[in-house]
This record gives sequence, structure tokens and C-alpha cells, in this order.
Amino acid sequence: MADSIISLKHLVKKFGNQTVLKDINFDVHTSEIVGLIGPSGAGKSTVIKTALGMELADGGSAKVFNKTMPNRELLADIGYMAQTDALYDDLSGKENLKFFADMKGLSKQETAKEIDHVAKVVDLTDDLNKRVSGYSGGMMRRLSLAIALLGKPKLLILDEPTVGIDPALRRQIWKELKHTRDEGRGILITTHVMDEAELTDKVALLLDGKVMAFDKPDVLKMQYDVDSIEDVFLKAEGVL
Ligand SMILES: Nc1ncnc2c1ncn2[C@@H]1O[C@H](COP(=O)(O)OP(=O)(O)OP(=O)(O)O)[C@@H](O)[C@H]1O
Repeated sequence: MADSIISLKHLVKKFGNQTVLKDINFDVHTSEIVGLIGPSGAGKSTVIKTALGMELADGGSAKVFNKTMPNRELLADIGYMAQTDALYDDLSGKENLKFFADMKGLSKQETAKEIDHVAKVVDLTDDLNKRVSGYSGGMMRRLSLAIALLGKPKLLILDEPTVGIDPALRRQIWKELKHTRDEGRGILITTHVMDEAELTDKVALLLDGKVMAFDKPDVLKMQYDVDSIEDVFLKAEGVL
């Protein structure tokens, strides 16, 4: 059995009197891409932030690499792409990448090689020397993804990484994610694009503060007796 790299057990998160996460249970293992889907406002980002220790859980436990986050020692092992870009606007794309490579403790030689690679994956090679303030929204998303990929972290946590990215590049990014998975690393990804959910190894469907379904896309389609993950989603929501 592959190692569990994210383990969420009976996780509860409240904001004021709103209980967003009621009882969240699922694991992400090495060599696995887990897709977290659910309606807008269901709590997908909250699951991620609580797992990463950016939000404090009100109950249950969230472990990453068997440790409670935040944990500075694990920084280099996790590539996190948030839903909103946290970039330095006054710096160029390359300077941003250098800054984050430094934070992750990459050597100078590794940094140059990695920047070259991640820039190619997100198709930003020709724009690396432009200041981020002049980037389009999609370019900023791509730079954020490139930063998350830096240094081949053992775990990637990506919150809506392909928003604003066109289909050809999206395909290229998924190729890289599968390659990452095949190298024995793990990925937790949220998406609104149901075609992308089909590409994951397991889908966690978040509804009413709980994971209503968690299994391989094909198994879920069989269970719900439908042909697509989109229809699984709609049936679970009671729309179909
Ligand atoms: N810091 C916060 N303070 C108060 N409420 C919050 C906070 N963060 C999230 N929420 C609330 O928790 C709920 C879940 O938000 P979250 O961003 O996790 O949903 P999501 O599934 O990621 O949504 P989307 O798909 O639209 O990004 C929402 O009702 C949101 O308003």
C-alpha cells in the first residue's frame, strides 16, 4: 500500500456559526492524483487551508506527511498553489521564481535548471523577463503553478490551477501532473472542470460539509449509473 501523505480524519471547520466542514475523511497517497470537487462555496479551499494549517481545525485531525501543519521543515516538500495569486508584481516572472526557489532551499544550479523546466511546462519561457504587473490573469496563474512545481516537491496541492488557461496548455499541464504522479509524488487538486476530474485517480465529492463520495472516476460513474463525473456531481446534488 502506498504511503499516505495527506490524512484527514473527522475534520471540522467553522467560521462563526457556519460549519463549513462537518466531517471530512479522506487520504491522498503517493503516486496518486486526488481531485476535490464540489459546488462553489462547498469548502474545497477550506479543506486545503485546514490541511496546510493556514486555518485552525475545530475538530478532527489533518496530517501532512504524518505531521500537523504548519511545519517549516515540510516547506520544501510541498508545492502549494492558492486560488489567489501571491506574486511580487514589481519583480519579473524569473525573479519571482528565483525568490521562491531560494525559499525552498534549492541550490543555484538546481534553480537555473528548475526555472527552465517549470517555465516550459506553463509556456512562460518567452515572458520570464517581463514584470508581473504586465502579466495577464492567465499568465499570473501559470506563474503561480510554475512556482508550485519548483523543486519537484513530494506533494502538490493545487487550488484551481487551470482557471484561465487554454485547452492546449491545460493538456500539457496535465501531462506534467501525470508525470509527477508516476514519479511517486502525490497531488491534491481542486477543479471546476469536470473533464479534468475524469483525469484524476480518485475523486472526492464535497457536499454539505462532507465527502459524499470518494473513489476512482469509473467506480463513481458505475455507482451513480451515469456516463460522466459531471453527471455524478449533478446526481449527488439532486439536480439530475
Ligand atoms: N476566512 C473565512 N471567514 C469566514 N468565512 C469563510 C472564510 N473562508 C471561507 N469561508 C466560507 O466558507 C465557505 C467555503 O468557502 P471555500 O472558499 O472553502 O469554498 P470553495 O468550495 O473553495 O468555493 P469555490 O469553488 O467558489 O472556490 C464559504 O461559505 C465561505 O464564505
